[in-house]
Amino acid sequence: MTSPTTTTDLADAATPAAGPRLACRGLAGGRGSSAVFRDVDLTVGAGEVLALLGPNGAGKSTLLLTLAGLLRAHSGDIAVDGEPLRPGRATAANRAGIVLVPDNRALFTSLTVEENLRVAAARSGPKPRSMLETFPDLEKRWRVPAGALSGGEQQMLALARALVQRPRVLLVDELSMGLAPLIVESLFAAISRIASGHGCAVVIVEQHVGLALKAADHAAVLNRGRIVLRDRAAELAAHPDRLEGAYLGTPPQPDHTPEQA
Ligand SMILES: Nc1ncnc2c1ncn2[C@@H]1O[C@H](COP(=O)(O)OP(=O)(O)OP(=O)(O)O)[C@@H](O)[C@H]1O
Repeated sequence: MTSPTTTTDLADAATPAAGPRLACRGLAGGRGSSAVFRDVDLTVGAGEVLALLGPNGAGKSTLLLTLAGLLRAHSGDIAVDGEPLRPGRATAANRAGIVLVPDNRALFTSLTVEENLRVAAARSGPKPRSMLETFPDLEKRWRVPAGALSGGEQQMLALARALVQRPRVLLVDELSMGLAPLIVESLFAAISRIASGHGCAVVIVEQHVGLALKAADHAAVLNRGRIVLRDRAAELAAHPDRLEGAYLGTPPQPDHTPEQA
């Protein structure tokens, strides 16, 4: 058996820069030449979780794909620990430490849990079995093909597969899609542990607003391709009227100036 790896081993060896771990400024992007989002400024620190919220079709997934280099930004900059990324290069983004868990999880369904993790593991990164510290439920499914796992187990595996790549920035699209509420709660708890224990900046796109705000430090609402509200998650959880206004496209009140997330 491989020797267990501690959470400290999993944390990125590189000391986080004084600035944000992930930053984008004036980012605009879309599908091909058609614009989906614009003027997006976001920062996420090491160990922080940002919930990216908003109505269907607002552009959240497109923004994540752009941050991951899978779509080319139309304009603006993305930086990890202050290092600018070359636009539209998924390999460069991944090398810089950006890892995306897409909404379809994109697992190799005929490979076992162990094999999915082995295929993804970074050479100098954590060992696949060390993922059992964060996701102990995967132990009994270790040699089961990913396609035979429950939805919750598949999402755990998708997160574990991201973690063996030693992310500095973890992007998670629709964590809760198709999952039972209890499982979703445990996955959100895992997200909080991942951010604090592994020191990565986490961005989660989520429809389950209440749970997302509980797990997040900050939240931003994207509506029709623009960030219309940004504040501490606890502040927004305490003022659902502000969130409703942002979803409906109502302009923020003067005493509710968005705080930089
Ligand atoms: N593969 C695609 N090709 C072309 N346009 C797309 C594609 N996927 C999404 N779009 C369009 O891009 C816009 C933004 O979609 P996106 O999926 O980013 O929004 P979203 O906020 O993630 O919404 P949802 O929560 O419904 O996934 C929408 O107008 C959508 O129709």
